[in-house]
Amino acid sequence: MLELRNLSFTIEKDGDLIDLVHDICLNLPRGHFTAIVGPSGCGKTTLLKTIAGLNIESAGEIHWMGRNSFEHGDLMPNEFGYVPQFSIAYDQLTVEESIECASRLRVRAWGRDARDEIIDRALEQTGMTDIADRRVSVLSGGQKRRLGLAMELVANPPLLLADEVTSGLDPRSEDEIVHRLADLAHEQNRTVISVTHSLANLQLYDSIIVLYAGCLAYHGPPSAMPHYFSVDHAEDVYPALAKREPAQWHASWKKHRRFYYDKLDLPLPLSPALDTDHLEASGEQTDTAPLLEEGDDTTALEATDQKPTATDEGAEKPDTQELAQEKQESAPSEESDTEAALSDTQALTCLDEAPESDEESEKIAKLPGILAQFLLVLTRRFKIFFRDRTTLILHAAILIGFPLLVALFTIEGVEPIKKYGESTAATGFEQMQAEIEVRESSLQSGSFVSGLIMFQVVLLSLMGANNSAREVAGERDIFEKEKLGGLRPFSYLASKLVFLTLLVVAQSTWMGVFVEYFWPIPGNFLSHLLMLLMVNGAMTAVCLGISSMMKSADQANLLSIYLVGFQLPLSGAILALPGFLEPLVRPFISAYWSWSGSVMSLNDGYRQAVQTVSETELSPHTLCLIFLGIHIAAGLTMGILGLRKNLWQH
Ligand SMILES: Nc1ncnc2c1ncn2[C@@H]1O[C@H](COP(=O)(O)OP(=O)(O)OP(=O)(O)O)[C@@H](O)[C@H]1O
Repeated sequence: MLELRNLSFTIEKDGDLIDLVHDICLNLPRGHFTAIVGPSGCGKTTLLKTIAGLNIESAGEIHWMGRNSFEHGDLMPNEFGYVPQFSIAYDQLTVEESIECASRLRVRAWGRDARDEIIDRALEQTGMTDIADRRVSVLSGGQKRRLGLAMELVANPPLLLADEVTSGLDPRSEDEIVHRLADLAHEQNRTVISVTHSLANLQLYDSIIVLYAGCLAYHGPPSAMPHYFSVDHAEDVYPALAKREPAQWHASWKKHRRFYYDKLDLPLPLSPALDTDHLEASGEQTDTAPLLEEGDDTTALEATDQKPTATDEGAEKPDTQELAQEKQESAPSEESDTEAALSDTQALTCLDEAPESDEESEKIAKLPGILAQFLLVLTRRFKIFFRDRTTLILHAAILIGFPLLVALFTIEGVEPIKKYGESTAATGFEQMQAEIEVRESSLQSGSFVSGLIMFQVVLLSLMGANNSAREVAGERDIFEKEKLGGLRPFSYLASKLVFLTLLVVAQSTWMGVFVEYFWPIPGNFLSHLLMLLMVNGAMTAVCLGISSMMKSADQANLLSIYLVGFQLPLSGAILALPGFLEPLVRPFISAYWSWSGSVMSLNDGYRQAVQTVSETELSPHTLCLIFLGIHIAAGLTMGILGLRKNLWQH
């Protein structure tokens, strides 16, 4: 049983507290299929998110299988499935691959057969077997919603929350999805809550929850709903709602709900907000017995067999037998369905014991370990990378183009450098002559060497930003959904690190080696290469941190571009910074530390030539490494903090 007791979610707006969900009390048994309906903006999604534990500041109690989630923690990832409004699959994967990924992220299974069994069942339950090989990018809206459903069903959750899975669908697709949801509830003893705008197919639901401005206006059988609102058809309920204040509907529902709960064959929800002394005095049990509230005149109503309406007492004679029969027909047999719930999936997969509950203990699928999740996300990342042609071409163009650009600049500037280098090999008069020539061009050489190194550094910084600015922000919705389903942020971050490290190593090494071919660096090549790796790594890590912190990919991109844009002017390599600014800014400029460290790797003569043209002081090689290391660590810290944040957007 899912029980909501005085559930509220309040936000502060312009100094006022606003209840987006207000004091909701309701009970939903296993095997029950319910719809949440109500005008746009009335809090349907907010209620669903609050049940899922996404609105952590909520008040009241959620009891699931007798366990109070506010005392014992939120529902566990595999205890419920949440199908959001947005697509939770990657366009580059196929339907089957998406379901397999979801299954590997959420369920431990021994052997290929067990895994195939889970995938095949999810495909079958959602009617997607025939399009298993199809890419997500070409699926229709309805197919994407069914895929979202399939990706939740892999964990065989006893509670399924579906947010507008029928919106925007044609009547036939809508009808099909609602039937499937009903089957998932009735045939497998699941509690299914579906938020919907549509008032079609209401007869397929066991009960309807009507919300109005965050208040519960009705929860009862679909056939009794028009009567309760004193209208002829379900479609007329929304206009009727507007005729009274939400608080009036709330009070009215509290007054009459027992009658409708009886029709649903459900106990009234407990209400911890009420005074228990009063209950004890009235002889009612305070633990499990349905609670009579002030104003509840259900005894009288039952005696007269009257079905109360919200507008009240002049109710027509109700057809309670019809309601009772409906319920009997649609209600699942508890025992047989419990057995059905222990389906093959559970027999084949590892099961976790949910915390002891008063009602019953539930077997739920066990989450895979951190390493298994890491390997899955990493493999998936590479698959997506190699299938995304546009990104692949962009990366290849940058990888080849940027070093080529640097190499082009070496053609003209390399001569004075050569002379400078040759001067150390010559002897006697020739040496003197060469040195005079080189000294004459030392200014030119210094600026060339400094410029060439800074050019490499800035281009690698740009590559770093390009590597990671969208890496998390671009798929945040999917990550948030997978986090809700049990993906550990650490596994996700680790997969990003491995993927991005490979990019950084490939880009930096290729840049260093390619340019070295045209202009062998006069100094320690490996030390220079290390600086190139570190600056690319630092910028990649910092932009990954930004990407994890930002709500949208555009924000992350913009901030990363600004960050790279400021590297060159604030490095001091072109123009020295004003004295007061230097100590404030320098610690944060990766390009300065990489440039300075690379210049320190040069032979003495070249280093001096750079010092001649630059007023900016160089720092020791080791200090440069330390600062770049700190930048990488800071980026990763931002990354883990950002991933832990709840950035659920919808
Ligand atoms: N975290 C939040 N902070 C501020 N306002 C919020 C928050 N979450 C929801 N809202 C607001 O609460 C109201 C209810 O939103 P919700 O998405 O639950 O409505 P809904 O009934 O699902 O609407 P629709 O049918 O249009 O999808 C809206 O006005 C929305 O802007």
